[in-house]
Amino acid sequence: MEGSHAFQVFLRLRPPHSNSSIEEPFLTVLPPSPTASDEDIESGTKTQVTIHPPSNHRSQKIETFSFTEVFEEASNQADIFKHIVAPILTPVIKDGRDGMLATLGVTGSGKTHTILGSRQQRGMTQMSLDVLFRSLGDKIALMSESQIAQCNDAEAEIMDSTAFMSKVTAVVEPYQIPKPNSCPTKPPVDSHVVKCNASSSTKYAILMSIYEVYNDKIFDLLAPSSAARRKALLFKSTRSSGDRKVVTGLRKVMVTDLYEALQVLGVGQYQRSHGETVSNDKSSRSHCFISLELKKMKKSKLDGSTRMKESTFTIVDLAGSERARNAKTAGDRLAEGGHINKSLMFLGQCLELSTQQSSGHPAKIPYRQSKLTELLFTNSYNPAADPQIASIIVTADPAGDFNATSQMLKYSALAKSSVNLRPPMQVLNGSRNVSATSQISQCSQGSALEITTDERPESAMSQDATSMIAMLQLQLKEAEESRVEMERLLNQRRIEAEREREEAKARCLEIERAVREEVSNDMEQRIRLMQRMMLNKLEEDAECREEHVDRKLDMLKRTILESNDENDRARDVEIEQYVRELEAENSALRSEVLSLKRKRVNGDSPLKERSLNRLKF
Ligand SMILES: Nc1ncnc2c1ncn2[C@@H]1O[C@H](COP(=O)(O)OP(=O)(O)OP(=O)(O)O)[C@@H](O)[C@H]1O
Repeated sequence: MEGSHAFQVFLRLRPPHSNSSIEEPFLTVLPPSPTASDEDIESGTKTQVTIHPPSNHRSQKIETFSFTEVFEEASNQADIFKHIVAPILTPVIKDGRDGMLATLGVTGSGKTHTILGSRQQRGMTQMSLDVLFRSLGDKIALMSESQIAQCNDAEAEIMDSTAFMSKVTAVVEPYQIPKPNSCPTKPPVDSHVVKCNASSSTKYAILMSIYEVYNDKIFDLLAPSSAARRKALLFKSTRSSGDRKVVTGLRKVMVTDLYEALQVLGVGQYQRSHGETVSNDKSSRSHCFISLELKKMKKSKLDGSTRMKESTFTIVDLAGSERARNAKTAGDRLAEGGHINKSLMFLGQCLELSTQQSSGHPAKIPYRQSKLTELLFTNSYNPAADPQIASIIVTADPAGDFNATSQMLKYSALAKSSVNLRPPMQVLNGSRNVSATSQISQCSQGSALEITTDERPESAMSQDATSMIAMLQLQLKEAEESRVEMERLLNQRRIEAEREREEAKARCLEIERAVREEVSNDMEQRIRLMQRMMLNKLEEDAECREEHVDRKLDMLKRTILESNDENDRARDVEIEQYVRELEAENSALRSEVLSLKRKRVNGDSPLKERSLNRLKF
């Protein structure tokens, strides 16, 4: 199955966790093979590892995987840079070629540590930037507006780092962005300065962009905005890119020194989607792409125009595959995990098929299945594309999750073979605790152990058919594992959905009860208020009526009084009149009496009778 590969695949083993409980690692590095090149034997370069399943595992197959080189636990960041990254970066700077470095591995196996380092050690990105700025030195310049227009047809927003930082600090608190000066300067990479023999009229502009593939969509990490307002970017061909596809609409920052570049990197790191899982307390939940574009600008002495040559170094920190059961994720984390695993499954298929392609069996690589494989394979690992150098660092924890690690090694290794121990329990005189390495060495020494390979002899079947069957078996097994896992997730999701439905129902009832109570309280208050208002109104009306009646009575009284006065006056007048008449009559009678007296005196009797009648009246 071995053949020359379209890219190099290195394996890096991480040192054990301080809290690791597993006593014996399942992964063993094999010494250099006797068939290796003299150079490799001399330098002690190791290229193969074997994995042996735990004794209670259903498969008892010892598998061997080959890589370009295996870096053991003791390797440090400087070793990785020197052997893997410097050979990619040098042609990017010197010859204007494209290069790509990616890390692939199970969650918590050290991908981000390799790419971005930690508080104590710098990562490949910081070291690459350091080498880039040291190598180009005073040839680094900013592009003029016309030069920007000349090279930018991907709707990019190109700006210098001062403008960029002021835009960023308008929306992000500065203290939240990791400080560049907090990045350690060790280990030094001074010895890796690339000499580029450019003329004095040649200048270089360095454009940095950082983006992530999150849930199968591309997002710019240098354009901070809230999760809800993030706009997905397109990956497409542009007028000048021809067949090459580019991510359009990115913000690109022109950086002129290491400090500025680390500031930009800090913003990208701050913006990247992270989350906490059981496997890693700061787990990357997206595939992150850091792109360093070198624009080599040469001014023509004849017409002053600028000729531009471009090369790009892309660093990719892939999210880790995980088993939801082990990572104990739920909700958003579970959905993210599903997207991550799906995209890595497609990546695995593409990597396996590209292995066949490079060993002379053309196969169509189905890279359009996900944004990740489209980004990686469209321009980078496609052997038909421009010459470029690409390497993958597969990170693994020899004492981590056996199933996840063996699956990762299966699809990333350059070659693989396996030996079946049959029956697993009886092989070693009834003992299950003898290590797989000792089993292999006993086997290689011609021991009488009953070990058989599960592969039919090559003579009985063509190599093509053997590899095809092995691949199909592998895919079948992976598909079965995925199906079981999906079923488990589906069941888990169903149970969760049922629980959520019950909770939602209970919440609804609670809300309904609270609303009813609130409404009835409100109604009661309103009724009480209306009653108070009506009583007030009735009281007011009664008062008004009372006043009205009082006023009427007053008026009547006055009227009565007034009418009494008038009657009195009339009677008085009448009486006065009567009195006056009586007085007049009286005086008339007196005068008559007087005249009668006089007449009596004179003897006149009829007059006397008449006056007596009047007196009776
Ligand atoms: N080679 C190493 N040397 C020292 N520490 C390491 C190494 N590899 C990983 N670690 C430590 O292990 C922890 C997890 O590593 P890291 O975050 O790089 O994992 P990862 O593969 O990127 O995980 P994920 O996919 O979940 O993001 C970190 O604390 C990191 O510093």
